[in-house]
Amino acid sequence: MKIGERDFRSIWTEGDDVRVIDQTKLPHALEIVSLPGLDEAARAIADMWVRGAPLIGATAAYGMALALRRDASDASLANAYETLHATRPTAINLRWALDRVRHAVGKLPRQARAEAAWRLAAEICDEDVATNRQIGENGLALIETIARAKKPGEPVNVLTHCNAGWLATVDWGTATAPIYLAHDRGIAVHVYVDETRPRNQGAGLTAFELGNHGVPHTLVVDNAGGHLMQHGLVDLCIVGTDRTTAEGDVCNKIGTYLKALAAADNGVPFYAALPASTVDWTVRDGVAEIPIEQRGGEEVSHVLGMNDHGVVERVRISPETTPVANYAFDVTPARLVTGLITERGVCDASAIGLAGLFPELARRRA
Ligand SMILES: CSC[C@@H](O)[C@@H](O)C(=O)COP(=O)(O)O
Repeated sequence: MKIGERDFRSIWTEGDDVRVIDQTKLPHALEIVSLPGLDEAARAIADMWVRGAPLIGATAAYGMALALRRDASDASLANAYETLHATRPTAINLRWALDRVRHAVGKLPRQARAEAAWRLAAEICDEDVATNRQIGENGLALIETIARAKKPGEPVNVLTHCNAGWLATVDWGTATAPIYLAHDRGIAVHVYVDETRPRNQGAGLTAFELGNHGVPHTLVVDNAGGHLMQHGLVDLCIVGTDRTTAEGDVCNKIGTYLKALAAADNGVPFYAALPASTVDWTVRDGVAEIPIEQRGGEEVSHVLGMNDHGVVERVRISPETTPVANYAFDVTPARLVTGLITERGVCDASAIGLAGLFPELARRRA
């Protein structure tokens, strides 16, 4: 998608170089960084220069290729897998991409491994773009249905949480793909963007994306969603997910569950948009089984922003001695999810719904 006049993907290659946007600097600065090796790829994921489940997977795939370029031995392959796998615990696309690369290259002679991993990483990126575009088409139908019941020019109001936009994927985003397509096809759409404390992916990334694409949007504090829904200001919620269980529970950025509760109480449809690579077919009960990342307390006790002199500053907002907990994700049980928007269509958030769309994947892991 566009930043200013220039088309971007969130990860790309130039010659032998892997490049990403350092998302910790957005929206205040656009900094592009190279990932020369495994350590930098792992650091980019752990320190959230790149983030969002599909982009974490794509970066990890390139991380494997970079490691194999330096050393294509079995030990290096195993070390790259473990190093990248340890970066972040919740998004299942990480394991999905690592498994895919290890499976594809592990059986090859050493001299063929780096090149094969590089090609596969590129394939994973291209597939992600096509998949998200298809998620967009499938989700667009939901927006169109709501738009038909509106007065001419009245927008469809969508609420989203965190950033499940193109910056969280390779392009298009998952939750944002239907929104971008609706906007591009002349359907009036307006997005309520949750700021998404503590790291403010909504304020810093989703608002940045939507603004660059010209999609009307309004930034709201995380706690505003319930109020907006009570007053009929939200037509539907669309969020992303880091891991969806085989039964349709959705694990996403902390606070998603509260939006789903408010949506259920107010009769607002609540959808999660995801590629099949975000389904963990081995997990049934999301609350009991999905590992929830806990991050450093300084993300909660401090905020980062640009002051009126154009300087980016980090300031403390709590007393120095206040204990802090920082749970990065929560689980929304399937019963609160109206449906799952996937590349193969929209289904119920249930084992039957998912198996109906992805019978071969559901069967393999049953
Ligand atoms: C299409 S991205 C889906 C999710 O990964 C997204 O909603 C999210 O929660 C991202 O969390 P983050 O901690 O920024 O990696």
